[in-house]
Amino acid sequence: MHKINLSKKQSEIVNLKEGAFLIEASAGSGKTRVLTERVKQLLNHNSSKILAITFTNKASEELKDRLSLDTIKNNNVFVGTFHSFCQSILEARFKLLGFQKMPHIFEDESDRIEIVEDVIKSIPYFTPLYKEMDSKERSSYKSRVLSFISEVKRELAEPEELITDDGEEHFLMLYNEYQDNLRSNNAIDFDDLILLIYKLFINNEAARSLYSKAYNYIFIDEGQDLNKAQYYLLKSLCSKVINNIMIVGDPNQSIYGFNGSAPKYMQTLFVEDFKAKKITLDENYRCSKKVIEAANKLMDLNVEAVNHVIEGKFEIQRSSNELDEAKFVVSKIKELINEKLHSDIEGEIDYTKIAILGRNRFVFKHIEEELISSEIPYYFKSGNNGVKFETTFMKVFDNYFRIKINPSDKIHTRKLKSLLKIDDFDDEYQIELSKYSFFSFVKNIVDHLTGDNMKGSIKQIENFIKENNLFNEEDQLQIANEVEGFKNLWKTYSINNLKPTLTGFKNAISLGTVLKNVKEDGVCISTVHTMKGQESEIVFLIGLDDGTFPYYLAIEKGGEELNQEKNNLYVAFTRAKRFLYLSYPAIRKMPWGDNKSRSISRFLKVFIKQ
Ligand SMILES: Nc1ncnc2c1ncn2[C@@H]1O[C@H](COP(=O)(O)OP(=O)(O)OP(=O)(O)O)[C@@H](O)[C@H]1O
Repeated sequence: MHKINLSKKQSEIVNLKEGAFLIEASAGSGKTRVLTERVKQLLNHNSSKILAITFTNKASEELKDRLSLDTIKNNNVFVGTFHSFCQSILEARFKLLGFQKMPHIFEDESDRIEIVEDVIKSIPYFTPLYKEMDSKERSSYKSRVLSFISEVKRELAEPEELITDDGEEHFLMLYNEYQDNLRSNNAIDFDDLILLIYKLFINNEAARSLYSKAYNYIFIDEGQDLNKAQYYLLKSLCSKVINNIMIVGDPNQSIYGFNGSAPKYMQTLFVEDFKAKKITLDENYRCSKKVIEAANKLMDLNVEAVNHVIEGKFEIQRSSNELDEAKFVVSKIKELINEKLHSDIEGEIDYTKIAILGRNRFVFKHIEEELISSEIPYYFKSGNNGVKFETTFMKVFDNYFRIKINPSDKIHTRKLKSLLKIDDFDDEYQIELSKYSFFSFVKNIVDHLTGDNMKGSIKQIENFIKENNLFNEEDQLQIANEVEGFKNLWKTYSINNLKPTLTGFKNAISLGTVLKNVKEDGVCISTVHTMKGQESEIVFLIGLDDGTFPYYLAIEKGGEELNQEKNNLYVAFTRAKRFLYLSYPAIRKMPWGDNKSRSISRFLKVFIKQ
């Protein structure tokens, strides 16, 4: 990467002395850059002990990369998400929180839904209520319960405080049972991670003080995405001992309101509690003139372009339907690739300089088909939480692996029993009769698995898949791909951990801290949420019909929820460095089959000449 000269204002921030600072700045103004440079500089001082919290694992990896940081060897710095930070503390202190063994993270929503279902069925009060519901009502009820539970934890609330509607008072019972059930599985969920460490800090002065002394500088990226539990965790950690905190963020990019995040934590609470000095940055280094003008118009902002000379492109395309929209995008991509060079774009235009973004994954259906038929390489950018196996072989392996490292895990025990159609994994006769004969092989491998023989065991699995005639060619290929993925995860994990353990490995997978090694080759397809913090030379933003973006539910709710949709659109616009193409279909096929005519997103009306 070529060396970038920081602007005067950016340099001032990098060189700030001690204290609490809020860097409130617009998209592309160099927030992440400034944060990185400051961390880099502080690391050169031997006495600096740094905690840098990013919002995603991807951002952590990027920060480590930019800092050329070997975090295992460097005890003076921790770069990670709130979850991975809390996870590392939990690994060392779980006994103080009442666990006999390190708890496992149930990252998969379907596992948590299953617990909710068990809980509902275990309380007689709910039996008649649940019986009356059809399957759709049941699943929406379970989701409501789960979001209630999550909200209690995120808002550091007592369940009673969040009961608003009639009938919800029974959620209290469900909440308590759900927690007991998780415990009996020796498991926790994502929200528990933050809550547990927050509780540790406020209830155990000695433990808190140990961690407060471990750092003298704290950095938080994407501060607009802080939620209540995260903010108070930060506050309890600092506890008047750590005064050097820098939060960087952009309130206009607040898009996680549905998770309880709000800019008020950085803008109001942080400023008041820490007497933080606010500094703003409002020049955009990323985008071309046309893209900045569009983003300014969308949000009614006045951000200045630094790249005055780069004109760029901003265009809106109305297509007759989704298929035509996909054809438009693909033909434009071909046109750009054929053009090869453009004065606005550095280097040759190739597929890796192009991203296709949408609010939801469902808008990409036709695009994918068109890309395939035109033989254009593409990949989906992934959010990286957990790993889901598709093949039965790896599902059996994964479930048995989980049970082996966490014998209290009743959820996956049940799942595996139902998959194999047996009820005792140690009964040889039953194993013989199990639905999948490869189970005895998997069992033997997993029963003897340790951190030390992991590599050899994976090799044995690879040979088994290759040499066994249980699988057809197609299956063999798919299983081999998944085994390869698993192998890469272990490789990354074991390189980055001085004492690799199977439990540590599983939890790292659940948290997404060992990234799947997805080859990012070709055109990038991504939701806007996943693309946050990143950029691409050329961006196609598709599915901009009202009801899709903004989403119809947000339109119904209005207020802050609709506002967040606009912020999301702003995030999408500002991912584009040079060219931004927007599109929407005039007719969309709805999930139930009929065609509906659609109008342009309400947010884009400002661009249409009346
Ligand atoms: N002083 C500078 N000179 C040249 N380029 C810069 C400068 N500062 C930042 N950039 C570039 O501008 C782009 C945006 O920077 P960065 O990602 O740090 O911004 P950000 O404020 O974190 O963006 P966002 O909030 O939109 O994700 C990057 O490509 C970065 O390398």
